[in-house]
Amino acid sequence: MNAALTTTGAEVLARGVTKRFGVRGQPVTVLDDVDLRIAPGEFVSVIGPSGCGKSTLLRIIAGLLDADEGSVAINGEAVPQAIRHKAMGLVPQTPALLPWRSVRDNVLLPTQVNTAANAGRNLLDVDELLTSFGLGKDLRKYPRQLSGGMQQRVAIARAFVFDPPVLLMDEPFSALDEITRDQQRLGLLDFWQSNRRSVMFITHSVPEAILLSDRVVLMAARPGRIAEITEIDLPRPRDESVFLSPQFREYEIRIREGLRRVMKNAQD
Ligand SMILES: Nc1ncnc2c1ncn2[C@@H]1O[C@H](COP(=O)(O)OP(=O)(O)OP(=O)(O)O)[C@@H](O)[C@H]1O
Repeated sequence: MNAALTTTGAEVLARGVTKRFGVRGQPVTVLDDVDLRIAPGEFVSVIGPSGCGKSTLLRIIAGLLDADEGSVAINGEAVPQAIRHKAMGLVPQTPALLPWRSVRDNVLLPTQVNTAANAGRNLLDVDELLTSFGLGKDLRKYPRQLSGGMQQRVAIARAFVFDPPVLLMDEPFSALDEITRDQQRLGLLDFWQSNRRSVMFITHSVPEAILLSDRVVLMAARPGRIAEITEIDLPRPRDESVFLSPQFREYEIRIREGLRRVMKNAQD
């Protein structure tokens, strides 16, 4: 498949993003002058030690937090406008489904708020979408009737339903066991490869980042900043066979070394 033909992502451009939090009355710089560009249809993973500011950066891009300095634009639009136009879908670490709504109704929810922004856009067919996530038989079930992995798939489907050009995912598989996690990441890879959007994906897993990404951004801590960026030049479409390629192993070694370096520097 020529993935470029189906690309309809938007550019995400963060410039000079700086964020401070007050800790015991003292401002602590959590992000320092961070520049990040995600090209339309690009899958970018962000990896880095705990507390280096990955979620803070994602939350600023999502409009859940304001930066103290710098700017974020989504296809040239400021974040509040991009939100109004439903340009971004967010997948949190935990599924956060409404327990009183069925699977189908949870996924429909984003289409039922701010309906003006739905005008003229391609709302994905919920039943088809859930079927493509392996949940075709579970449309009428309630979250309590699903496993953790199934609930997280519902949360991902919910972010895709209004077909946003940008997807922001904050460790979406971190709460899952390893086997379920493997299935979920391959499912996401498949879905994304046939439906390419711009993705910012936070993870602590080096293999997951390499499998999924066009680029892996390594952040360093205190203050949070971008330490290095690795282009993942593995052919697409990819599947689990990439784990066996010598090139994959080289990327893994390089990124793990980078992680060790930034962790060591933080201790010095
Ligand atoms: N609302 C807040 N008030 C004060 N400090 C905060 C707040 N939110 C985050 N922090 C601090 O900012 C730093 C970065 O947090 P953040 O959650 O962005 O890191 P992270 O890289 O996503 O970490 P992890 O990998 O553990 O999820 C941490 O030191 C955290 O304690």
